Formats: sequence, C-alpha cells, structure tokens
Amino acid sequence: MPGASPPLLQFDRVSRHYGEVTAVDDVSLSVERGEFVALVGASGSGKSTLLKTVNRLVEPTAGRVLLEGADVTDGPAPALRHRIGYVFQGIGLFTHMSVAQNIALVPRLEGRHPPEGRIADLLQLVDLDPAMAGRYPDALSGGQRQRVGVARALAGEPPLLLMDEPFGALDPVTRDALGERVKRLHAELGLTTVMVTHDMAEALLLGTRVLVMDGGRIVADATPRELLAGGGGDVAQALVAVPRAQARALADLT
Ligand SMILES: Nc1ncnc2c1ncn2[C@@H]1O[C@H](COP(=O)(O)OP(=O)(O)OP(=O)(O)O)[C@@H](O)[C@H]1O
Repeated sequence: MPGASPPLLQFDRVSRHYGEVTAVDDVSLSVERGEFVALVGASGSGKSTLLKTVNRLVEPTAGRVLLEGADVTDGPAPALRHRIGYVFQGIGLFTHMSVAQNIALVPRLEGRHPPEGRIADLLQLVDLDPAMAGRYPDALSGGQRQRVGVARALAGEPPLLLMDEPFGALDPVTRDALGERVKRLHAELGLTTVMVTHDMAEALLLGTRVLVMDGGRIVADATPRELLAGGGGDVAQALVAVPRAQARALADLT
C-alpha cells in the first residue's frame, strides 16, 4: 500500500548460532503497532535470544531486525535502547539510586528532565505509592522492584516494550496482579509489547497474539482464541494442555 507505514518491528530471516547450537533459526515475522505478542516455548527454544536481537544485546548471525522500518544496527546501540523499554527478571535497578532516580534514568541519559509530577504519575501507573519515590531498591519487595522496573521502562515513552520473563521470580498472586496491570497499561498507553514467557497460561491471558518457539523456529503464530480452539499445531497444543489440565484438576476438586 503506497504511503503505509512499515510494521513497528520486523524480523527478516534472523538466525543466531552459538558454535554448533542454533538458538534462532531463520525467523521472519512482523509485529504491528498495538499488538501484545507473547513469545512462549520450552526452555532453550530461543525466546530470549530472539528478543535480545531487537535491542542488540545479541547480534544475529544472519538476517536483520527492523524497528519502524530501519535496521536496528543503523545507529549506535544506546540510542536504539532509549527507544525500547526493557523489563527483565531481576530488573537490574541501581541500588545506590532512589526509586525516582532509577525511573528518571533513561530520560536523563537523553538530556531530558522529567517534568514535575512525572515520577509520581509513573509510580501511580504501576500501582505504587508516589511516597516510595525516595526509597532505595533494597527497601522494596520483589514485586515492588518489578513494578519500578516497569515504570522505568515506560519513562522514556518508548514505542516498543520488551519483557523477558518479567514476572518469573514473583509469587503467584503478585504475578497475576502485575500481569493484569501491564495488560491494562498496554491498552491504555497504546503500547506495542513483546513478552517472553515459558508459561502458556500467562501467554493466553495477556497476549493478543501468541508465538510458539521450538528449536529456534516459530512453529505457531495464533490468537489465544485460536489456540484454545485447538489450533496452532502439536507443539502449541502440548503447551496449551498444561493449563487446561490444571483447570480440570481444580474443577474436579469442587
Ligand atoms: N551466550 C550463549 N552462548 C552459548 N549458547 C547460548 C548463549 N545464549 C543462549 N544459548 C543457547 O541458545 C539456545 C536458546 O537459548 P535462549 O536463552 O534463547 O532460550 P529460551 O527459550 O529463552 O530459554 P529459557 O526459557 O530457559 O530462558 C539454548 O540452547 C542456549 O543454551
């Protein structure tokens, strides 16, 4: 279509080898603005490696990754990373900086000073009391730290949010609450999100689109509804069977 804007994110025949190991094997796909893509698969299937080719924590052995139509290797990596929010397990907050300083880090690196009230707004966005702005990460619970991580990732108003097992280390209740919050934020802020998880239930509940990886390849690309209706192929259905069996076992208890 002439004049149509390119997809927000595109993988064009991306592969990544580590010696004999093929972590990512010839992946091509596009992510449109507004999608919430859950990237799911067994341990070692290549999810994190594929995600990290986007913010250049991993360089592909072959192929290219395009953000808003431009090759991510076109400019310096730090400038690229300022356009991509990144939330990962353990989050990597700076312990010598307060919550407010951690959140303001990305805008400050770009020479911007967040306007008065912005930090409080961001804290409220992730359901944290703005009074926490002056605390240090050591004085927060794991779930609170993870919320600060989400606020920090959103502080630069990035067009793309990447999350790598963001809720992996949290207890189930906190995990569900934060998952729901992120889902609402995604919708309210009009974000485009790609989230790695090994948990199919989480992928089905949060994603608008679920990609299943196996042996470095994308073996299913379907909506949660399609997967729940039995689509997506054998690998996808083996993953869908897990939460289904749990739901059945719970129902049997009642
Ligand atoms: N830096 C590395 N050096 C060597 N091999 C690597 C490296 N990073 C990943 N691999 C290998 O590439 C494959 C894919 O790893 P990756 O971390 O992408 O999988 P994953 O699906 O994210 O797994 P998990 O769910 O366990 O995090 C694995 O076989 C892994 O051992």
